[in-house]
Amino acid sequence: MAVCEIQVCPSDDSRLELVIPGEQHFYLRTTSAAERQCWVVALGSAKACLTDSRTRKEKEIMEASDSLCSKMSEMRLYYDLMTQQVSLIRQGIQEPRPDVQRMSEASSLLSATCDTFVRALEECVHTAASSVRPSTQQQQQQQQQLAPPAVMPPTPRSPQRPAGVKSQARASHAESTARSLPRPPPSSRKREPSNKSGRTSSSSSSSRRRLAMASTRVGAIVEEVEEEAVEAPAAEGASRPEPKAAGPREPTSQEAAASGVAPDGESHRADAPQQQAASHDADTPQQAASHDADTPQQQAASHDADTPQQDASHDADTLQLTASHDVDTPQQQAASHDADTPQQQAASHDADTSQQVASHDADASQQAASHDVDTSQQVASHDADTPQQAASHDADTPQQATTPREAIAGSDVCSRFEASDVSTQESRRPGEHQRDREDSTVDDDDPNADAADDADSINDGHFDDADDGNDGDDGEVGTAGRGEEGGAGENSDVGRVANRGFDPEKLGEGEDCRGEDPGGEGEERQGEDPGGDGEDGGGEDFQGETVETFFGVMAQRFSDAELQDEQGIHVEPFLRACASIVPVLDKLGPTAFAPVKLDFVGNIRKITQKYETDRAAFPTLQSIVGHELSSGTALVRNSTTEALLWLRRGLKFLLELLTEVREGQANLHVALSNAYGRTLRRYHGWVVRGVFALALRAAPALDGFLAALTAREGDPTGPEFRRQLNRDLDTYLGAMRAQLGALDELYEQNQLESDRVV
Ligand SMILES: CCCCCCCCCCCCC/C=C/[C@@H](O)[C@H](CO[C@@H]1O[C@H](CO)[C@@H](O)[C@H](O)[C@H]1O)NC(=O)CCCCCCCCCCCCCCCCC
Repeated sequence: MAVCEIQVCPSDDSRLELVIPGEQHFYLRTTSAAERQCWVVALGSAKACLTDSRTRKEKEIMEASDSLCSKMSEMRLYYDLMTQQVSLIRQGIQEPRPDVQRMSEASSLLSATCDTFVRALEECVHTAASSVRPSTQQQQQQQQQLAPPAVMPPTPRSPQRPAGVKSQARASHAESTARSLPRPPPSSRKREPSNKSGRTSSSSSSSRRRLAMASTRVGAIVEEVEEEAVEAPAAEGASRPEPKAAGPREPTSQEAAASGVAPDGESHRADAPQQQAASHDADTPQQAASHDADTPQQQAASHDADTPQQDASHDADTLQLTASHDVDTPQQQAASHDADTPQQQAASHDADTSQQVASHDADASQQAASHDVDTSQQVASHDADTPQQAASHDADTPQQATTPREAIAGSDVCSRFEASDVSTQESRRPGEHQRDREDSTVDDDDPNADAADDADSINDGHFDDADDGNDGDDGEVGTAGRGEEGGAGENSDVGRVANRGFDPEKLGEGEDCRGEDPGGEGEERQGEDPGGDGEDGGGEDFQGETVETFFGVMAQRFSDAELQDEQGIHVEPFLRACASIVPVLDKLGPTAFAPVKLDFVGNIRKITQKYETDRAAFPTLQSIVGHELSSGTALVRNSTTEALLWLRRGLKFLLELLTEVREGQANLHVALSNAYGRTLRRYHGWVVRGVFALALRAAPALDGFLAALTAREGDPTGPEFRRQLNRDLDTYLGAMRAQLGALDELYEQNQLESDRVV
């Protein structure tokens, strides 16, 4: 009653209306004007009485509460609307011939309603935050009001109506407006006038909340991506629909706002951390390296080529990137950890620079240490000596997903490629390959095991066919195969891959050349080895045991893939080699590097999807690109050619990074910055550069990075490890370089390169 407005009808002296703003509207009719007068007096007195009896404080609380109630009421209205609109869309798509135009309109409507809902929610939060904390009882009431009905009724929940009172319930309003663009009721419009950009005035003040909300959305999207990966049909030869568009979409104003970038892409530029950093950064990467005082951002910015394109061309694209990544979240996700926005975060980082510089190494090692702690469980669960090993082929077994990290790693696209491979191989110790292979052979004979594997691994479901297009000559070695590690003949992994087509489960089956020559190529470059110190197998490394690196146990290496000039790069081994990188990224920081992973894995998936539309027609990457070239789709958004373009860029970054490490760069942040400056940076506008800066902050020091490249958690990273790592890197990087070279050629020849900045 306290919030109820009593209105008499000017044209009808027996009518009056009771309005609970934004919530209910009662139309009352009395038998006569006199009776109406009595009602007005009575109701007015009741209202006045209620009002008067309240203390000021109570009044404030009530007002806030009422305001919340009315907001919540609005939200219920929008919720009803959304339900109806979703229902309309559902109905529409169930029709034999869906009307695309209508569907499109319905989606726009739904989108607008969602926006309005979010706005109302923001206002709600704003009101709640700025008002006195309500009593517990009020809170309970509010929670009840906020909770959506268990089953969404298609029709309004009608209040009980006294005789003679006509109630226009909100849901009937919903019905009547279901087809129109929803607008907040007048009450809320009055309170929260919209600004020019269409956002309410509270929007700017609630950008933090938007970020938080968006970062939650990001998490959901990451999960969705991963769920999709797990849910993807795994049956052999299962026909797949055309890949759904997984790329960026146009942002809504909400999303643009959520990303902290105004739709014009301009307004925040002055705050860009990179710009701040660039203003006092070193001139060259080397300088950045030598000035250990440089922050990661500064180091990153040290590559600032200042090409006009870099700053001028990104605006339009930034928005689009923002759309995909506001949703996909790099900024938001990172932001949700620390500061509220990347800008703020970077700014606060800048402000703290001196401190951070001083403690940089310590921080990094702490990070590395925490990575170690985090991953120890994971690896422990993969340990060959644990019972979990037996279940390592079954990505769904609880044993495999004993830690959240495992759950993440086990559910993503990369794991689709190699869930069983990685878990099996990670758990290997030298000399155990044969045993594993035997196990694997047994599994292969076991239809149940096959089924489990099929369900769990993209390898089996997608790539196990003999018809994989990889029918290279027997024993032929890839350009940069592991010849030096035991020869390239039929006994080498590479030879076998070529012999039998692609089957990672059987990779290395038979005589294994890995590990037989722990000394590597026999011409160990001790003198050159940054990590080598002349000590032979001593120090902290395992005495008398072969030191293995991640490259020795990873599911698939680039050097496992054959590169034949005339044939090109076979899709499966290439993509598997790419996917095999991801577990390291997970080890390094599943959350911090999630945006990177999402992008990287997204591109692997896009190519996989294309490949699976017709494996026979697309044995090589070149054949896919060629097909898109001839169909004129190579340069369209979200083409496979574009996905490969970005995947290739990411790989170039990795190539440069690992080359830096191989060449002895002792500061991983410098290595990262150098690699970034040489590869990705020129394609990134300030927003994505900010993402890189954040990734840089999250990156461990070199020790932590090396620890992630051990074969098993806790393995030493001493001189012997470094020597083996260098040998492995030489092989790996050689193969990678050759394949990237072939891709460069493909893109250059067909003028598929682009300078577009995202
Ligand atoms: C210590 C490890 C630190 C890793 C740090 C990585 C830093 C990379 C920073 C870049 C952030 C990128 C976030 C996403 C950016 C995207 O916006 C951008 C453009 O995306 C593309 O947009 C197209 C539409 O315009 C779309 O169609 C396309 O599909 C989409 O990709 N993407 C990129 O810039 C590509 C970035 C790829 C980065 C991959 C890096 C992989 C490196 C992994 C390093 C881990 C080390 C492991 C060593 C393992 C050894 C075996």
